[in-house]
Amino acid sequence: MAAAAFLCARAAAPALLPPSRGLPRRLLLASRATAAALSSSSGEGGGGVEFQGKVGFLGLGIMGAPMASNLIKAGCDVTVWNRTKSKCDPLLSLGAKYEPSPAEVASSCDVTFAMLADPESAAEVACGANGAAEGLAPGKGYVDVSTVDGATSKLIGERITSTGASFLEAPVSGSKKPAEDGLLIFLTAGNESLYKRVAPLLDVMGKSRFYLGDVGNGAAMKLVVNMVMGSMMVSFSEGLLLSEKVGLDPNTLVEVISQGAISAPMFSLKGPSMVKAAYPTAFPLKHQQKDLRLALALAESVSQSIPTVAAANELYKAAKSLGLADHDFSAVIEALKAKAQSSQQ
Ligand SMILES: NC(=O)C1=CN([C@@H]2O[C@H](COP(=O)(O)OP(=O)(O)OC[C@H]3O[C@@H](n4cnc5c(N)ncnc54)[C@H](OP(=O)(O)O)[C@@H]3O)[C@@H](O)[C@H]2O)C=CC1
Ligand SMILES: O=CC(=O)O
Repeated sequence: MAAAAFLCARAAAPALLPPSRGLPRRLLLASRATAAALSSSSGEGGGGVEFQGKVGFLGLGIMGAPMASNLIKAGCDVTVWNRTKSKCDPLLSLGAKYEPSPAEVASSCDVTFAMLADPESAAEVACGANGAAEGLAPGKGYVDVSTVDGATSKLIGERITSTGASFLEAPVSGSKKPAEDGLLIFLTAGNESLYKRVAPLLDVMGKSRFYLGDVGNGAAMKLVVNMVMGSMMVSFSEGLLLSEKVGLDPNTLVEVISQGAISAPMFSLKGPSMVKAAYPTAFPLKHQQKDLRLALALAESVSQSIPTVAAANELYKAAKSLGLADHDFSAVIEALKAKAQSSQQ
């Protein structure tokens, strides 16, 4: 298939491309500005960021749908597939094409992204029957942006590269809103040429990208970040409940925290709805618990003790058993409430 040039133009999507701020200076971390400079120094840019070829996108859940949508809005030629076909419809309305299997998407596209729920689904979609690997060939690329463990990523990478195609793992930090706003942080590892080739696409979907070397390093970085996040959410939940119990207004606690050294967008964003016991799903609780489970295994592989994470994991498991798996992960506070109630009885 002849590779067509599609302009993912800054002018076409200014809202997706705010300037990067406060990024650490380090080797192989590229901001949007750097990416633009690289693109225009190759003589291809003309003020925009160009990607040569067709883009596939597998997995259109909370994260995949807005990421694919941003690629389409930026002018890319995107072909989508999702297990539940109806989730493709909004993307098709925006101009995406559809193929009935991951293999057919991969064979009709130059680069295919995958955003799946967990290690099992990521491996199935890449390596299973009618999986992406069956449609890959030399010259093509596969970028897995799902959060999985390093072993799964290596397994997927080996299957992909056995076809002659290139593999990049690129899990993202940032939730539903950053995905919608094109402000994700990509934690990439694997084939560096593919990393450079897809950089203009990563810059449409994200605000920064780190290249971390061998496959497994991106997965490990993502798990470490998310284990910190999961523990922070439990600690915050404990604070909200304790403040209320001692007669303070938990809304005031949210405000106090927001002004001090431990302020975090997560607390300000989720605190007010947690106080109202509302948990609109941005990051499903089941995925946070999956990440803690994988982080615990990662820690065990190097004999590192992470007792706070182990305790947090138990609470997320308890929340799942209360039927909260598909709620936002901030619903973990309900497991603490249930614990308090049962200890009163
Ligand atoms: N939500 C968030 O804030 C963030 C999530 N992540 C990570 O990104 C990944 C996706 O998350 P998110 O979009 O929230 O999750 P969702 O649960 O919304 O979407 C999961 C996707 O995986 C697909 N899927 C699940 N099982 C299978 C299977 N067996 N075969 C084929 N497809 C399958 C689903 O298809 P179907 O529609 O048919 O169910 C859906 O497209 C996860 O790894 C998560 O940890 C990373 C950063 C932030
Ligand atoms: O994985 C979740 C996130 O918010 O990042």
